[in-house]
Amino acid sequence: MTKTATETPAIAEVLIEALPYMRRYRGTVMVVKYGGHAMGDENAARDFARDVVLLKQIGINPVVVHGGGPQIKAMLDRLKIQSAFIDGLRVTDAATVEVVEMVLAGKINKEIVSAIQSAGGKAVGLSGKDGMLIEARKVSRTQRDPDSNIERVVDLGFVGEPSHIDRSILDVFVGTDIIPVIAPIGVGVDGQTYNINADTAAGAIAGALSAKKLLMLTDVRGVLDAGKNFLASLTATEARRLIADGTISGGMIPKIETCLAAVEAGVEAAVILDGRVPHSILLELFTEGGGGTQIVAS
Ligand SMILES: Nc1ncnc2c1ncn2[C@@H]1O[C@H](COP(=O)(O)OP(=O)(O)O)[C@@H](O)[C@H]1O
Ligand SMILES: CC(=O)N[C@@H](CCC(=O)OP(=O)(O)O)C(=O)O
Repeated sequence: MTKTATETPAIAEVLIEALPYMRRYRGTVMVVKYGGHAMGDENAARDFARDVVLLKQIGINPVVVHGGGPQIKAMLDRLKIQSAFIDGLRVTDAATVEVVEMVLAGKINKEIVSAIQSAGGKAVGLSGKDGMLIEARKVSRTQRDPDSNIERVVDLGFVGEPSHIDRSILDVFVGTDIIPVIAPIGVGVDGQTYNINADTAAGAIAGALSAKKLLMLTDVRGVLDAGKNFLASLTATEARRLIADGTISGGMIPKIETCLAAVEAGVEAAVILDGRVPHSILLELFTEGGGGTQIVAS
């Protein structure tokens, strides 16, 4: 059926809605954290790659930082290496850090590079070791013993946190057609390899690059309250309350802490969104309602 002159095709409306956002974001850096849970589905992975390529095509500079928690678990299971988490961080001994580096910097990093290239883009995979992009130090955590109420230091092994990001390694790609894809492996000043939570790495990179936005792609619609209702925005105070009462738990804790730190470091907005939704990045950036939970400093 032919359209009348007064009928605006839906596709044109979508493009018109996107136009002011495209103009606003042109030339900026967007850090996209691609979580291991979000990358499970083949179609979603292809859509993710297309979205990232589209951003680059319209003059935005996407920087991808990926996780791979479930994929690390699968490999550790195959190798019969036990693994435990404390506050969303994998306790990482010498054998585990070797597997973590192989899975993240090897298999997953190259899969994402290939997916971006299959979608028509050009990508370069890096780990935080390359060019000393992510200098890391050992994380130290304390835990209160519920019986004695005594606080103890917990040794997480080779779990690191970024102590310095060398942004010059990433500045090289700004304004070029190359999309950097970063595995969250850090290196200590003594050369030690560290396993860094991918959210933490993405936040540190977003802060160092003064990114316009930090997008955290995961496998839930966003942050949910105690009644499982979706929260469109979340302040630091509310987040702390929900963490303290156990509503926010596991891997969501470092995700939110990262978003808060990034916003405090000058990133304009940090958003937790559902990477399983087709084209979630485009919907978040170029439509009125966005889609995920925006974390707000307060
Ligand atoms: N309040 C909450 N709202 C939403 N998700 C939560 C909440 N508390 C804990 N989670 C959990 O956090 C998970 C996301 O973190 P994580 O498993 O580390 O994902 P990723 O691999 O994408 O980084 C969700 O799948 C969910 O099970
Ligand atoms: C210290 C620590 O926990 N590191 C993570 C690194 C991968 C990651 O963060 O992956 P997701 O984003 O998919 O959760 C791990 O070993 O699982």
